[in-house]
Amino acid sequence: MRVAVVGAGAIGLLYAIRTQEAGHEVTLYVKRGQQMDLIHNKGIQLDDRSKVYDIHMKNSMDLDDSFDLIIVATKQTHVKEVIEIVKKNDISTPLLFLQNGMGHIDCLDEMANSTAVGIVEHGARKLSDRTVAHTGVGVTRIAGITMKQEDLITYKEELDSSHFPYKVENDWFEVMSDKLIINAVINPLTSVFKVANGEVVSNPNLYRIAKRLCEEACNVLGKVDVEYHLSRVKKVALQTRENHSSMLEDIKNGRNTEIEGISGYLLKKASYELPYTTFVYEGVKAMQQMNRRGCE
Ligand SMILES: NC(=O)C1=CN([C@@H]2O[C@H](COP(=O)(O)OP(=O)(O)OC[C@H]3O[C@@H](n4cnc5c(N)ncnc54)[C@H](OP(=O)(O)O)[C@@H]3O)[C@@H](O)[C@H]2O)C=CC1
Ligand SMILES: CC(C)(CO)C(=O)C(=O)O
Repeated sequence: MRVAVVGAGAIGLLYAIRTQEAGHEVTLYVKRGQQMDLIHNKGIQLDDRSKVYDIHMKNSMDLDDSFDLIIVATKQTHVKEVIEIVKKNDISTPLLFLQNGMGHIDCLDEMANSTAVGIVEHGARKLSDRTVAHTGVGVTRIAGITMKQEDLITYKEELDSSHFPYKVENDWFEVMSDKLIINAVINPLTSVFKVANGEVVSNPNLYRIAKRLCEEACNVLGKVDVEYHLSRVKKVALQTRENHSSMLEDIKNGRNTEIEGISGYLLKKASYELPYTTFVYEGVKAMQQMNRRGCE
């Protein structure tokens, strides 16, 4: 297949490498000229010592219709930008979106293209503009928004490998909302208190807040078994105990976070007060604002 990967951050670099390894012709679309030159000259790598992959590169403004699949690997905050390019360049290729959170789903439903979401259970940390560490091997669960089940199965068969597996899911809401609960607890809590993921479980006071956040998220999403979801939060926090969540990484690096698509989504969806979610939402927004002020 001819596959375009839009966004050369942690996930974009990882998916570009694994997709090329699976035998596909990959083009990586980036935004910054400096990154384009670096990758053009030195290729991309999983870490500094491993194999170097040469990869076709283009500017994302020049995205075109010559692919079998476009994988969108930007943060949720940049999805609208990519959708604008797809519309402007009259692209009808099917699209797979890999973002955490749910803020982008409404936009996908409205597109003329066939669209699917991917829930990424891998861990990836960007080491430089051309290198990424694959910090945790997991599954990519793909589910159709408007994409037909038979097309999802074809993509799974093409992209799947033993060390980079894909799984087709029947219900996008079920899998995305399960992941959303995890992100709605761990990401803002670790960001507000500036702690590693494990602290959410090992610190009894933070764990009590985590429980409340989990209850609120489950109520909004219509998930009855709160204990089950809390146990999943606990498992992920312990599995990634040494890591900083992507939201905390964004705060530390002065970037905007995905808070709108995570806690913001829950607050918009709820028709009643969510005190704990409101607190962490406002806390993360305040930190973003302070970061911006620091740059002025
Ligand atoms: N990293 C992880 O382990 C996991 C990440 N995810 C999700 O995957 C998504 C991507 O995360 P991650 O890779 O970590 O994020 P990064 O911030 O590392 O990468 C995002 C990349 O998108 C690029 N980008 C933004 N706008 C455009 C555009 N218009 N055209 C081309 N490129 C663009 C950015 O470029 P620039 O640098 O120039 O701004 C950046 O390189 C997020 O939604 C995240 O929540 C899910 C599970 C695990
Ligand atoms: C699962 C978790 C919380 C791992 O850090 C994550 O998805 C993130 O940081 O965005």
